[in-house]
Order: sequence, then structure tokens, then C-alpha cells
Amino acid sequence: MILSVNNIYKSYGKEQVLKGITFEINQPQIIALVGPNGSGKSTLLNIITNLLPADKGEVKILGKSNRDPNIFREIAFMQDNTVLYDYLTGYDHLQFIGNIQGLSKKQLLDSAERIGITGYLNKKVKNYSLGMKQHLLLAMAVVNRPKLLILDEPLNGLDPTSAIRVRDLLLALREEGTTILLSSHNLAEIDRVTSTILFLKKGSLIQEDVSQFERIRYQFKVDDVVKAERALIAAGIPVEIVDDQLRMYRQDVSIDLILQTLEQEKITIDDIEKKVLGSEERYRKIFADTPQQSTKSIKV
Ligand SMILES: Nc1ncnc2c1ncn2[C@@H]1O[C@H](COP(=O)(O)OP(=O)(O)OP(=O)(O)O)[C@@H](O)[C@H]1O
Repeated sequence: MILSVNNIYKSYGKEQVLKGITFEINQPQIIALVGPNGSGKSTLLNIITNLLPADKGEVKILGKSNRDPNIFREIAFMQDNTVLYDYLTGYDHLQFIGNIQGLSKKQLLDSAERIGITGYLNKKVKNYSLGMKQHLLLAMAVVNRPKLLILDEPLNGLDPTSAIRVRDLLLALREEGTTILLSSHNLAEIDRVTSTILFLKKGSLIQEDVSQFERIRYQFKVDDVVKAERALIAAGIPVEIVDDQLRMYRQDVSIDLILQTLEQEKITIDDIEKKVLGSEERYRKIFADTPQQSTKSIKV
């Protein structure tokens, strides 16, 4: 077990922000935490890293309580509002962490090299751009080679070149066995690094109805879409017409049965497209106004 979050509740005054969050991460991977502004992502990440007390519930990291002082060597957290010191250099910041964690100069320089900040490591932070600051924060987060890396909005303020570099870094870290839990609003970037997403809505994690669409969509272009829809529904195959094409989200219906049914009705198929649902489509399904079932627990 890498991370176990059990029944976390948190209110600020009368506002209940988290209402019993439970999930487990058991395999090294990248997991995205997604939700609208104010849905409680930062609150949850701050609770996981023990920067904020929960009202109720417990968090375990690598089998130990998140309050165990020994876990700080195993995890790293990059917050979206971490303070950097204007009159210190990037290297000073890395050295600060190096001193606490007992890291060598080589380890500090390797981390800087990896993130691509060697060129401005000796400049004072007051001369850094927003993107340069983000890179320094990331270098500070990965310098101790954490097993669990938690990143709150790591892509904020990055230009495309920097975002690509960060993405490549995250994928490389995952290959090396680091588990990364990140919050982001950038759904296109999320799709590039993971399809494992925890959706936070109104204080609860949403259980996606994967059996219904398995994150896969089939789309058919046919010569008579209305006739085709009628024939498929009569054969018990759930489809809908969108943009003059047939759409089906079910994995458990055989494509052969669809082809046979359409052939019997002498309907010509011009095109079949199988598409993995992107996070934007999943987000739209979840955050549309229709009620969804929140979940008691998710295991990933
Ligand atoms: N220290 C605090 N005191 C009072 N209310 C707070 C505090 N921190 C957060 N909140 C409230 O809790 C809710 C969740 O905030 P949080 O920052 O966790 O959301 P978020 O999902 O990270 O938002 P964003 O995507 O905008 O960063 C918001 O309504 C916010 O106003």
C-alpha cells in the first residue's frame, strides 16, 4: 500500500469541504485529482501531507501514519503557494532541503540538471519568472527521490516547452517507481500522463460508472442513422444519435452483433471509430447537473 486515505472530513466554519473521502493507491502510478475551483483539492492534499488537520479520518503513507516524522524522507509535496525567498538563489533553496535530508551536493546538482535549472541555479529567486520558480519548486520536491510525490497544480504558469519538460519528468519518475498524486485543471495535460483520475465533487469522490462506458466510445457513421438506431435498439443494443452518428458506450456488447444487425437491415457503415474517453469528456459527464453517485471507497 502506498497511500491510504480513510474517511476524511473537513469543515471550515460551517462550510463542509470534505465529506468522507476514502481511497487507496496500491501500485506505483500517476493519479490526478480533478474538481472545480473550491472543490477541496488543496485541502485534501494538505491533509494528506499533514499540513492541515482533518476533523475526522486517517491517512497512511507506506503503511505509516502521516503524522510519523520518519515519512518525510519518503514523500515530497509541492504546494501551489510555497514561499520562495527572493534574496536567496535556487541553489540555496536546494541546499536548505539537502541539509535537512542529508543529501550530497551531487544529488542537489543532479536534481537541478534533471529539471533543467542548472543555468540559473546561482541567480537570486527575485529574478526568476513564474515558470522558473515552478521548476525550482519541482527540483526541490524531487531532490530526495521520494516514493510518493504530491503536486498541487504543478503546471500552473508553464509555457508549452516547460510543460512538456515537466510531463516528461513525471513520466520518467513513474517509470522509476515513484507514485505521483497531482491536482490540475489542465485536462489535456492530464490525458498525456494518466487516465487514473479521482473526481472530487461537492466534497465527495465520484464513482464513475465504468461498466457503462469503460472510458471507451464507439462511433458509427452510417447511411441511414435513424433506421440504424431503431434496429439496434430493437436488438437490445443501447445507442444514441450524436452529430448524425451513432454512439455507443458499452463494452459488453459485441461489435459483431452490431455489424450483423446493421447488415440485416441493409444499412451501410461508412466508418467505425473507437475512442478512449478523454478526461474532458469524463469531466463533462460528472460535472453536468445530473446527480452522480458519490463513492464510499476507490482503489487504484
Ligand atoms: N483556510 C481556509 N479558511 C476558510 N475557508 C477555506 C480555507 N481554505 C479553503 N477554504 C475554502 O474551502 C473550499 C475548498 O478550497 P480548496 O482550496 O481546498 O479548493 P481547490 O479545489 O483546491 O480550489 P482551486 O481549484 O481553486 O485551487 C473553498 O470554498 C475555500 O474557500
